[in-house]
Amino acid sequence: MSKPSLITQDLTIRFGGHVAVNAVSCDFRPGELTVIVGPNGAGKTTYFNLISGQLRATSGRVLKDGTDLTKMAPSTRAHHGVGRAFQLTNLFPELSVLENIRLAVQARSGDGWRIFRSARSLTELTARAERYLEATKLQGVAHQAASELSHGDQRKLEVALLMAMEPDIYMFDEPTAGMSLDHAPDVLELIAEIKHDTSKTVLLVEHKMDVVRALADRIIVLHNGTLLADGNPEEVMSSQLVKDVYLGKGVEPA
Ligand SMILES: Nc1ncnc2c1ncn2[C@@H]1O[C@H](COP(=O)(O)OP(=O)(O)OP(=O)(O)O)[C@@H](O)[C@H]1O
Repeated sequence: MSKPSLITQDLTIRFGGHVAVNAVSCDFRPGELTVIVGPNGAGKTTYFNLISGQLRATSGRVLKDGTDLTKMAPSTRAHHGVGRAFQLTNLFPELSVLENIRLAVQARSGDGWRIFRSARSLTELTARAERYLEATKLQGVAHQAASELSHGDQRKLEVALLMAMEPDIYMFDEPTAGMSLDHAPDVLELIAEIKHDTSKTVLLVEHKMDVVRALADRIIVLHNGTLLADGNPEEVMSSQLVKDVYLGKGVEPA
């Protein structure tokens, strides 16, 4: 088994007297797509926020390839390879889809936001941007302003920008939420392709059970901020404890 790329150790956050994530310890490995499930208010998004840095832990640690990220800002975590779609503050609504992707490629290539250095590098950056444009099936809207995209295409652009940043850890929080049925399969296909790259670790928060079944290599279940179950999809979904939680039988946290 490969070494974990991402580890949370006793990760905890309190909001006043309420413990929203309670000592969650989990290892995530390259080549594995883990879906995080749990009833509303279980702590899934809060756990994501603790990993990507939108929230700081009350206690516990987040490690990426052995580096302690716990006290780092979201942008620093992104530089360390933790990629989350809505972290994309580098979206320029007035610029075209292709220009947005090219700027993300440029940021990743170490040129920062500096003006293109030469015509040759511009051509190279454009060629790389076009690969992500194709991968996300956005060629048809390449020259449209990002602000004019449909909701579905905007979500695809988020994935394209995320891919252009070449993170090691991909984090998706309900990636097909609010998306029409004709767009959702494209995004799910993209996530499936990312998961086939064995150097990438994918974390997904998802409510839709058909999406969970289609993509999950592993499922973890949060309940009242606590890790209730962790295992392969069949095992977890057939567990009585998990069924009880979803049927609302008021299970005590483990
Ligand atoms: N900033 C905050 N301040 C106070 N309480 C918060 C804050 N953020 C989250 N919580 C609480 O933490 C708990 C977990 O919320 P979270 O949004 O992580 O759950 P979730 O599993 O993602 O739920 P859902 O599936 O409904 O999105 C909830 O009780 C929520 O009210």
